[in-house]
Amino acid sequence: MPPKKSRARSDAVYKFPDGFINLSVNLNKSFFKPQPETLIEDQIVVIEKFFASDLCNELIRSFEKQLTLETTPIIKSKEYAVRFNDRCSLTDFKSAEILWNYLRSLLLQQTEYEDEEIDKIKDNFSAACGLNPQLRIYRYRSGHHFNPHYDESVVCPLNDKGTSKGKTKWTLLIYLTGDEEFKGGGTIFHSEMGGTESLNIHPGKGMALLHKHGDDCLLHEAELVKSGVKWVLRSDVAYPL
Ligand SMILES: O=C(O)CCC(=O)C(=O)O
Ligand SMILES: [Fe+2]
Repeated sequence: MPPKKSRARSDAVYKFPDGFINLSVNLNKSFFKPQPETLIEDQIVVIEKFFASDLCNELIRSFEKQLTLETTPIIKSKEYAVRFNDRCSLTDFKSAEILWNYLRSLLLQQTEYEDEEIDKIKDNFSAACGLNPQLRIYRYRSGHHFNPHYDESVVCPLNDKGTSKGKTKWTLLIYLTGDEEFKGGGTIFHSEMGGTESLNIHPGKGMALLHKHGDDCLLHEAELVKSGVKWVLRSDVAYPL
């Protein structure tokens, strides 16, 4: 039987650049430690400059060189959010672990002073056990968007032997472009009260955003990109079953 044709998957071949593999090593050598900040308590946490600009550019170059991104069609169905962008999915346990170790050390970092906000973030993430190894790469070009939707919680394997599993509770988005690199393209969170208030987050380059998903997910969308290119690396934070 011929091998199954995979859709925009490049599991075996893609190799993350050294700057990514050495994230934690480089953090230990650096004076600069990116700081988590709460935008909505128990719902949205951001970390500015989570990835340095050079790493973002290195990642984008390597994605462009090594991956085939598939343009998703607009799905006109009640079941699916209407999404239109270029995407690719990789299952990579080792890279998910590298990214988790780095993210975890920033979320749970020691502070010299007492801070309720930081303590709340620690409460939310101290029990987490890893990242979903399904890493998704999105490229939104001009006209691309992702209509309002909720992200689901899923059960995912945490090692390649399948002996450890986790349940995802937070979405992780890392914006590899930001600031002036694209117009439009904010991640918009809508108020649950049915009100008109919404929060439009235009990311800084390299920013990470965590938002709670599953039953507690806020309705959110990716605003249409008007110009430039928005690149995102996505995973999910998993907890013991
Ligand atoms: O690209 C964005 O700004 C949002 C992406 C998103 O909502 C998702 O991956 O579920
Ligand atoms: Fe989403």
